Amino acid sequence: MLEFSHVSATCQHTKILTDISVSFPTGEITTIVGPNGCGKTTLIQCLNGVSKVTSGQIFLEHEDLLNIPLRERAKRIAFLPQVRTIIPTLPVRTLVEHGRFPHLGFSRRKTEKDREIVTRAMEFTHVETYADQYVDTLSGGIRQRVFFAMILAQDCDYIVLDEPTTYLDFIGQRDFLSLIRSLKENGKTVILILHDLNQALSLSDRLVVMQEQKVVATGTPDTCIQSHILEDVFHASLKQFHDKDGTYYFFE
Ligand SMILES: Nc1ncnc2c1ncn2[C@@H]1O[C@H](COP(=O)(O)OP(=O)(O)OP(=O)(O)O)[C@@H](O)[C@H]1O
Repeated sequence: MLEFSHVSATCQHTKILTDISVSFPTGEITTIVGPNGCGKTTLIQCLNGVSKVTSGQIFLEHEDLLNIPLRERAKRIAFLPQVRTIIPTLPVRTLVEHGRFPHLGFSRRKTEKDREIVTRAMEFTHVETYADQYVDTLSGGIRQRVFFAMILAQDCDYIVLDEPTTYLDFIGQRDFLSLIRSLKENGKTVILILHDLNQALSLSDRLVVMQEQKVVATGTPDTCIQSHILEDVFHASLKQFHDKDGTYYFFE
């Protein structure tokens, strides 16, 4: 369990979040949703030190996360940020190997095990064929898969992805959803920020709903639908369609 307890946080000295308590259960997919600017990114950036926690505590499996050095945290929580404006001019395999950095010793030498984990991450995200190609020459969607591979190579129990479906076409988004489901089947705890509410409802075990820098609801997708909290927060009405394969959601 990853647990925020009465957390207040600033970003570049601006106070943004006040007294947030919310938890992310182990082995589940939890998605944070809410309108632009409601504080989703600021909340999850408390985990990698980009947002500064000014009061409150964060517990990772009951351990005080803020007392764990950032390099040690990176062995336990892999974090893919939202904006990646700087595109590395590196071959794909080299970028994916960066995921192993928190695990390498002083010499930074990679072992056979590190190389195996990198290869597995590239296979899992289907980027092996691009191994020698430079990242800056890839399309946005393939590049996104390479970043996923780097995150998987970090081999953490907790995976946090901020708006990971940006740049992905329909096929890329569908593959992404199945990748996230397989991560869960492999015992990972996944925390996402998604703007696509249909995806959030279909994929998640739990939702954290934010509005105006507050957490206004948490619960299963069904609970959130029944309480109409998503409709209230997004000023939209929800339509649901069912067929033999499942339920589909549309907001309008
Ligand atoms: N460095 C900063 N300095 C000042 N204000 C900031 C800074 N970063 C974010 N904010 C403000 O904090 C609030 C929350 O921003 P945040 O990026 O966490 O929201 P978000 O829910 O992730 O938004 P989006 O959906 O648009 O990505 C916004 O009002 C934003 O303008």
